[in-house]
Amino acid sequence: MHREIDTLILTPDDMGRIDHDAAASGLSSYGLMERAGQAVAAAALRRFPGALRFAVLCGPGNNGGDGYVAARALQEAGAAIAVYAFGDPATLKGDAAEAFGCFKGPVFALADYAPRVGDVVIDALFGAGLSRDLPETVIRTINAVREKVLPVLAVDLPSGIDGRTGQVRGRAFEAVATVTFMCRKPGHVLLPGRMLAGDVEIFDIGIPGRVLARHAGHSRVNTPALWRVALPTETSATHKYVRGHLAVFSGGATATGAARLSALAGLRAGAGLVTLLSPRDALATNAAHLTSVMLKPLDSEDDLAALLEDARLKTFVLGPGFGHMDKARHYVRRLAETGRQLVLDADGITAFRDDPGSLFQLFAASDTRLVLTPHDGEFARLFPDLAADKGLSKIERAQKAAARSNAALVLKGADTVIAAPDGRALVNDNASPWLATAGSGDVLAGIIGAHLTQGMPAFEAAASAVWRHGEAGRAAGEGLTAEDIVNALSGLSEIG
Ligand SMILES: NC(=O)C1=CN([C@@H]2O[C@H](COP(=O)(O)OP(=O)(O)OC[C@H]3O[C@@H](n4cnc5c(N)ncnc54)[C@H](OP(=O)(O)O)[C@@H]3O)[C@@H](O)[C@H]2O)[C@@H](O)CC1
Ligand SMILES: Nc1ncnc2c1ncn2[C@@H]1O[C@H](COP(=O)(O)OP(=O)(O)O)[C@@H](O)[C@H]1O
Ligand SMILES: [K+]
Repeated sequence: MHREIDTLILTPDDMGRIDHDAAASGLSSYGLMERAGQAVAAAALRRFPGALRFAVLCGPGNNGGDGYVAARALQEAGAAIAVYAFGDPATLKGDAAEAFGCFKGPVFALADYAPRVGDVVIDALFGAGLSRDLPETVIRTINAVREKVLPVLAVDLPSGIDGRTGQVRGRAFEAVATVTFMCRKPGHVLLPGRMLAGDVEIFDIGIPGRVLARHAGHSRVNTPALWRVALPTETSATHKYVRGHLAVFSGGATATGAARLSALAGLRAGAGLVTLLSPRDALATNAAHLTSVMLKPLDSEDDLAALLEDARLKTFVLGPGFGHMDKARHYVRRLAETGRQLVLDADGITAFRDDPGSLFQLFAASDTRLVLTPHDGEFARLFPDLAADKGLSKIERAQKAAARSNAALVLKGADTVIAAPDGRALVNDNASPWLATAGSGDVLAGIIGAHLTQGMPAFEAAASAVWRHGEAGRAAGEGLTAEDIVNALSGLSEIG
């Protein structure tokens, strides 16, 4: 069953407010820490039954507090432990001081930890409160643990990962698994944090759902439950025009493949009809490769104006292999002025690099009709200031860009983020690395176009397309080509 909390992504700041609110509502904050530490100990025993020793590394804040609870629980379970502290544990405060006080056993200085084969490291140095790059002593310990290739179980986050951005602050542990509490944080789903966190176990330490909901923002992990209701429904009354007509602009004679991939993907993803709009010099090449996709010549704005007299043509993909920057800008203006929906990708994005504001203005005064699908390089062309701001997480960058452009924004990568102008953001986590292949983005643009033309709202169309693209990539498997992604689309079982 879908539970809201399973998809929520909470920032460390959200978690801090939740913590505060939970304590204010009468929940014992030490009780939360006790459950957190017990959960870590249970995960350690379950995952590493053959450990010769658990080396519990405790930091100067509440993450360290969880570590002292875990050390005590492991000791009570009869496991061999050794506890090392960064900083003087006598200066711990609040719940962490209480947890330290309940632990009966020696605590050594972190600098004295000499990793040995057979150790399992419980990393309770820093979690949500990491506020700057790691100190040298901690970096030396991380290096020594990595050198011995010891398994690491991280508490809340691998130390060194910034929970808000997923970025590494100097150096970070690479964990086999991470036990976190209540919800995932951006650091668990954004790269490189996602790679370094290993398996993420989410443990419910008992903070009530209403407290979580009160402070939750608009970020979620991309799952079908979030957009399934917006999917088009097929009935026996469906005919091809109900399923929508998608048009894809082709590049010139030597660059037609990308647009054909988008067009075919659009057809497989459910558009009732797909037309490729081709320059006349590329008609023969395109015709030689197309069967179910229709073909129409289009060389100028006049041709486009004539085409746009057909009101059923509502949705367009422009960019894959397109090539002509001036034409791209003119065509986009026509499409915007006639109220069309547009997926703007690749060259279509690059065409506006000198004046991104002119693009945003075209789509500013309406419901969201524009979907932008940049990878990082293309993103920097439209939003140079956001790309340069290293303080922003990928989620925050996408949110700001979506708000500025009034577009559904798909910021691609292994951790694709889909954002809406109203602040909603989804982080995708089902993509396989095999999707990093030439033409893969063109396929995605076609799927989004197909979803749009079937009537889905832009944000949901984009999010579901990214998810299907990921599933198709998984189904096609190792060594896939972009054609294989297209073919795998029709083999997918019901979405979600
Ligand atoms: N939220 C919840 O519901 C629950 C949360 N729980 C747990 O609490 C954890 C968050 O605890 P937290 O806020 O105390 O932060 P934490 O990660 O221990 O670090 C803060 C300390 O580190 C210090 N410090 C920071 N950066 C540093 C650096 N680079 N180098 C050196 N020092 C640095 C910082 O010092 P300061 O910046 O103030 O100088 C401060 O002393 C969370 O991850 C989870 O495990 C559970 O108990 C269950 C309930
Ligand atoms: N390492 C990766 N793991 C998963 N998906 C990836 C990875 N790298 C890229 N992708 C996905 O593959 C697609 C590549 O698109 P793009 O960069 O436009 O490439 P192209 O222009 O060759 O089609 C995007 O959907 C992106 O999210
Ligand atoms: K940690």
